[in-house]
Amino acid sequence: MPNKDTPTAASEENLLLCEELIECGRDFHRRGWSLGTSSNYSVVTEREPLTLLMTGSGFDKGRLRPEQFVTVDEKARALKPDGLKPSSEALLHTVLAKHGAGAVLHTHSVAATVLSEHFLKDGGVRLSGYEMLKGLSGISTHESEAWIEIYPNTQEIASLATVISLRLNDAARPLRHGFLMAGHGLYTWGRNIAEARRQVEVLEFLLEVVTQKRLLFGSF
Ligand SMILES: CSCCC(=O)C(=O)COP(=O)(O)O
Ligand SMILES: [Zn+2]
Repeated sequence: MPNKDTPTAASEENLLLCEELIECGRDFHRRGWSLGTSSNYSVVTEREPLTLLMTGSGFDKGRLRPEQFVTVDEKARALKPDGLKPSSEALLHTVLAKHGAGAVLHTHSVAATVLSEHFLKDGGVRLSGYEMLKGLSGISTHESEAWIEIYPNTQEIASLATVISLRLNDAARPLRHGFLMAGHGLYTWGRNIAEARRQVEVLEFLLEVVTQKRLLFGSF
């Protein structure tokens, strides 16, 4: 719990959301998906005007504290507390939130890092035929596939956010489930933290399956 004199972005009602994201960080760190200061997490706290509670930049995601969260507006500008820098990838969170995500989780697993680098030339990685696909929102049979797009890694997050926004608006081929940044990691989202967390677990599992399969059987 924050000391009563410590400025925090979390009101009483947001403190529970902070605790949920802190638990995600602890779990993802333990599983090797959020090591070092990698990853960032957010949850929408208001729709009008759009407001998100988000991890501040550069914190150890395995040992987050409530005072390390910052509220941001729709342009990813910090609202409070004063002086706390939002995640360097905040614009990816706000663009996903504007398109309806209630929570966004970003991880840096070894599988996501390796596969995204390898499959960048193909533009994405296909996950098909697995029972675990049914854990992804909107999928009800293993006879399905999820195409997880891969974008080149960049420090120009605003430009990538524009690309992601266009893809989310593409009615013919909407971006679903998540996307990868090459040599970097996975972004996924859900209506709330629990759904986004489930998406992380399922996608990280499936990326691990593809990695193991390639290790064992080559290019199968
Ligand atoms: C060693 S992590 C490099 C930055 C990054 O990719 C990340 O996910 C964490 O950045 P943040 O500013 O959100 O702490
Ligand atoms: Zn990252």
